Amino acid sequence: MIAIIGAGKMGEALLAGMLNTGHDPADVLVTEPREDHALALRARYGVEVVTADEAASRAGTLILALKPQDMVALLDGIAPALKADCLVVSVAAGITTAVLEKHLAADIAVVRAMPNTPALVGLGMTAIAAGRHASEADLDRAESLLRSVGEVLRVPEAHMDTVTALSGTGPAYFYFIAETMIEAGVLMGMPRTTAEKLVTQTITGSAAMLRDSGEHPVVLREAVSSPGGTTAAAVRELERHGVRTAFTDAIEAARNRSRELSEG
Ligand SMILES: NC(=O)C1=CN([C@@H]2O[C@H](COP(=O)(O)OP(=O)(O)OC[C@H]3O[C@@H](n4cnc5c(N)ncnc54)[C@H](O)[C@@H]3O)[C@@H](O)[C@H]2O)C=CC1
Ligand SMILES: O=C(O)[C@@H]1CCC=N1
Repeated sequence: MIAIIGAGKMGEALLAGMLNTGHDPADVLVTEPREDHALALRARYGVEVVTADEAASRAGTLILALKPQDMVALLDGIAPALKADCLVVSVAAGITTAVLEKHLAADIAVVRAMPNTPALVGLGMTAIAAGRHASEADLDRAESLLRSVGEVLRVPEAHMDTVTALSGTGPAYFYFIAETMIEAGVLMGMPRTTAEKLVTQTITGSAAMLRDSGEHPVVLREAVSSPGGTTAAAVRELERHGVRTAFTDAIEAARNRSRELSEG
């Protein structure tokens, strides 16, 4: 039995992704304190909604998808109910395996995971790192569960805050760029629906080329840049406005915030 505690944006994306790829709703429990949302989840996915204690006592695999700030109180609450052989997978930004082990049980198997919301459409990117008592078999179990919603990479836990800044937070950077490009089209008088179509397909096609061509992004960008042309003019403006530095600083700020979240 798999239980998900906290079915907000990320927990629901994992739930929907898992069910879309063949998991049986009868094998999934959900804990969600917002009553109306809990009812909607039951109606939408056919899963059983239970208390956190019940989820902990019945789950073979427990996925924790509540906010980092709510995590310690939840861990302390469920610790006595948890099965000794339960695998605990936390997707919370910044919460280390040491914190999970300290508040659950010293010898519990925990895996720290960082997914992203494209899990909802089966194109998620998740990185995982093992706690002190998670065996290779536990990592395999976490990986096969998360592979149902996209790709999975194993990383040393020391990289998890950077993972959070790159792939966990990453979809927001692309939505920010998409939003900005659409508004620029509208500013220049284009109908919004036309701008949305042009931008969405451009981002989708560019992402597919990046994934499938094996080329470095600089090479792909050079192929768009005709001598004396429009792309070179646009890129000069991006550099003049420090967009490269702004992105680097933004990613570093996300990494630093992830580190802070483990401090409570
Ligand atoms: N949103 C994203 O793109 C990603 C989020 N995460 C992580 O996922 C976790 C959840 O983030 P979001 O889904 O964005 O937040 P959210 O606020 O949408 O979801 C949190 C959910 O937890 C529920 N909750 C609160 N207290 C609870 C409790 N005591 N027991 C059970 N459920 C409780 C809330 O009602 C809510 O539905 C965070 O730890 C975040 O770091 C990780 C990767 C990506
Ligand atoms: O914004 C956040 O804190 C979460 C973690 C990664 C993406 N969203």
